[in-house]
Amino acid sequence: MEKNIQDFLDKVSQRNQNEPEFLQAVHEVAETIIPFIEQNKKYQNAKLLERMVEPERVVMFRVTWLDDNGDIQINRGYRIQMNSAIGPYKGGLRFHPSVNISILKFLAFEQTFKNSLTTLPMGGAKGGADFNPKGKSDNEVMRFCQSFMTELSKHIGYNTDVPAGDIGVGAREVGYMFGQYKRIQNEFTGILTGKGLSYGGSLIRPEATGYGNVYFTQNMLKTKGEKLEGKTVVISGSGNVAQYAAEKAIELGAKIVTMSDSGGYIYDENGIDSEKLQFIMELKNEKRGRIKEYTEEYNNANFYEGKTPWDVKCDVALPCATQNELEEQDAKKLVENGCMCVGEGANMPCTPEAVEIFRDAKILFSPGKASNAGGVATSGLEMTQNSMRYNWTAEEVDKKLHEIMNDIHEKCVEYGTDKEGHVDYVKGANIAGFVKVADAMLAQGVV
Ligand SMILES: NC(=O)C1=CN([C@@H]2O[C@H](COP(=O)(O)OP(=O)(O)OC[C@H]3O[C@@H](n4cnc5c(N)ncnc54)[C@H](O)[C@@H]3O)[C@@H](O)[C@H]2O)C=CC1
Ligand SMILES: O=C(O)CCC(=O)C(=O)O
Repeated sequence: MEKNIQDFLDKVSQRNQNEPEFLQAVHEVAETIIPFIEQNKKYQNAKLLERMVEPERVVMFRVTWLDDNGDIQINRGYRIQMNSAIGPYKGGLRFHPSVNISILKFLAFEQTFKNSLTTLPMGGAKGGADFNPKGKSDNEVMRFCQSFMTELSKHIGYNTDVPAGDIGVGAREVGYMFGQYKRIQNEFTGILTGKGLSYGGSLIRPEATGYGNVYFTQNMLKTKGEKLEGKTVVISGSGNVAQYAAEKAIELGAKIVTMSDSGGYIYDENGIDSEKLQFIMELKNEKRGRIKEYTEEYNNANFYEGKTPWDVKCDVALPCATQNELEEQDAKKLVENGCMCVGEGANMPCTPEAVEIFRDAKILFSPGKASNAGGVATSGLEMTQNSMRYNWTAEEVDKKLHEIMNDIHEKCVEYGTDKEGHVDYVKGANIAGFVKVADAMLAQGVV
């Protein structure tokens, strides 16, 4: 590794000890951005990357609530406001027992680059709590969300910071938080995105991350004269992103053979068609059940407990569950089995060692900050519709989403193509995301 990169990473590591996920995300960006800064005079001596790894603000707070037994429960809430150079802070809220400062800082850092890639005016943020919605009643989730928003409302605002969903935060949680914000502030504004359609949500926002990932994957395949139709696709996760990635891929003629949750994965050699996907959506979104139950409904399918689906033979892999879910040996297996394309639907699902395997094998690989940007892009479109007090049709939103994903792909190709014509999407996405934020920071002086 170049000395400058190593020196930079050493300093960041010293200042952020015990934050492995954050350091992992910074490492991947520094490797491509520091050489780019060295080649571009206007970005030198401004300490741009040094500033970008330091959150503008970190808020951490106590969230107390009463469970159904009347017992007091205590959780920890956070909001990381990472960078507001190009617009109000924007990024999701995650409710999961693993949530901590390191995970949220990695997500907020990635979000800054991702939001810039969308071309919309949104800064980067992320937040959440170490609260586990699994196994909680609707009333418990509501009381938690109300307590969480009572504090968060002091730090966000329509022109300051607009949160949304992420793992463990879907339509139900967004609804409860919106209701509490409105009650406290006595104003009806688009303070959250991912809202229900009856109170300011955008059509296609629930679908957008998964659909966008598939549109981006289509674009990557196109560079090799390939298309999704007829391809065997392995998907991890069975939440929002995984469900709609599956829906769009099925519509485009692909065969989906796996989906998963934290308990393991199901393999259906006949393919998960639209009807079976509907079963999964109901199982996950309404019954809040486990993916294992798929095999009780469809007997030909198998469940692999405690396993991830990466040893299943496929043409395309879409990791859509969580960070670091696809490791070095998984990447080797995918390449060995002839997988030609990996489109990250989750944030940082592939470990650095896995990414190295894909890059060395020169298969198509897109980082989440590019291929899953459709979700936040459509959140940006939701903000626009809220400002206009107007709603676009599903076709209009989907068309805009499609155009944005095409533009992001083009930008990655522009900044990531090497002399032999191979596209390094990691490099392309990092540089394209960096340029807009860096230009805005330079223009705004030393802040
Ligand atoms: N919802 C959105 O619009 C966006 C989400 N993302 C990312 O996509 C990923 C999935 O998020 P959503 O689908 O929204 O969340 P979700 O809560 O709807 O689903 C999460 C899925 O991941 C699985 N999962 C969680 N932890 C796991 C673990 N340790 N091992 C295996 N599976 C695990 C869950 O069982 C579930 O299937 C996350 O990385 C998130 O940050 C990225 C961009 C936007
Ligand atoms: O829609 C949003 O504002 C945030 C989406 C998000 O959290 C993400 O892109 O990881």
